[in-house]
Amino acid sequence: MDTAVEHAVPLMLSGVSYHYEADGPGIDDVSLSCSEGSWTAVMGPSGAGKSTLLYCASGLLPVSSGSVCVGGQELTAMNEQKLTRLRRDHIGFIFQDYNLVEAFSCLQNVMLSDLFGGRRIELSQALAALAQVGLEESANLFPGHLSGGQRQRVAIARALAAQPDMIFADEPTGALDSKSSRMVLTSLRAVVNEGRAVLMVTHDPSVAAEADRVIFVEDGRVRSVLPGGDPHMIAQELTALAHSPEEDRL
Ligand SMILES: Nc1ncnc2c1ncn2[C@@H]1O[C@H](COP(=O)(O)OP(=O)(O)OP(=O)(O)O)[C@@H](O)[C@H]1O
Repeated sequence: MDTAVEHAVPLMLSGVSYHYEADGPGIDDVSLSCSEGSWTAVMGPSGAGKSTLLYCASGLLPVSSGSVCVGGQELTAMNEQKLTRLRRDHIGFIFQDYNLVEAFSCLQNVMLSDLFGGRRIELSQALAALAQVGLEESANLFPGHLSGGQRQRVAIARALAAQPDMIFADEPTGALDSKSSRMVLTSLRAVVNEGRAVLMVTHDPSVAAEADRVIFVEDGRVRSVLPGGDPHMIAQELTALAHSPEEDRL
C-alpha cells in the first residue's frame, strides 16, 4: 500500500452538502476531520441530518457539493466499483440493529465479507476481533443465543476484522440497556485506542460523553463542537440548540 495513503487522515469532509430533493432536507456546508485514534460523536435534534452526514461521509450517499476523503482518497470522484472497493477496504459500518445473519455463527458473521468473496479475512484476524470485544468464548454461538449488547459487539468485531481506517456507527447503543451499552462503549474505546477513528451518531448525552469530542448538528449544519467527558454540559448544549431562535441559527 502507498505509505502516503496509509498515513493520511482517516476522514476529511470539506464543505459537504447533500439534499434528498431540491430545496428539501439534507446537510449543508459540513466540514470536519477525524484523526487516527479519535472518537467523534454527532448529536442534534431528530431530523437534524446526523444519519445523512454519516451516509455522506461513508460514501453511501453521493454528495452534491464539497469533498469527502477517506484514508486520503477522494470519494466524490470515484465510480461505483472503486467506491465499493474503498468501502470494503477502509470503512467499517455499525448499525443500530446489528445486521447479523441469524443462521451464521458469531465467527461466520465476523468473516461475512470473506465468505461472500469480499475482503479476505483470515481466521486469526476474525478471532482477534472477537477477542477485542470480549467474545472469544462465543465464536461458535449463533446470534439467537446472544444478548443485544453481545450482538452489537459481534457487529463491532465484524467492522474491526477488516481493519478499516474509519468506523461509522449509527446509534450503536440505541437499542441497548445501560449495562450492554457500557460494554459496547468499552469495546469502541478499545478500537479507538488501537488507532482507528470512530464517527458515531447518538441521541444520548452520556454515550456522547464517552467520545473525545461532540459535534452538534441542526438543520443540516454544524452548529457547535464540545469536548467529550461531561454529559451535563453536552445535554445543556443540546437543549440550548433546540431552543435557540431560528435567526440565531443562520
Ligand atoms: N430518503 C429520504 N428522502 C427524503 N428525505 C429524507 C430521507 N431520509 C431522510 N430524510 C429527511 O432528511 C432530514 C435529515 O434526516 P436524518 O435521518 O439525517 O436526520 P437525523 O438527525 O439522523 O434524525 P433522527 O435523529 O430522527 O434519526 C430529515 O428531515 C428527514 O426527514
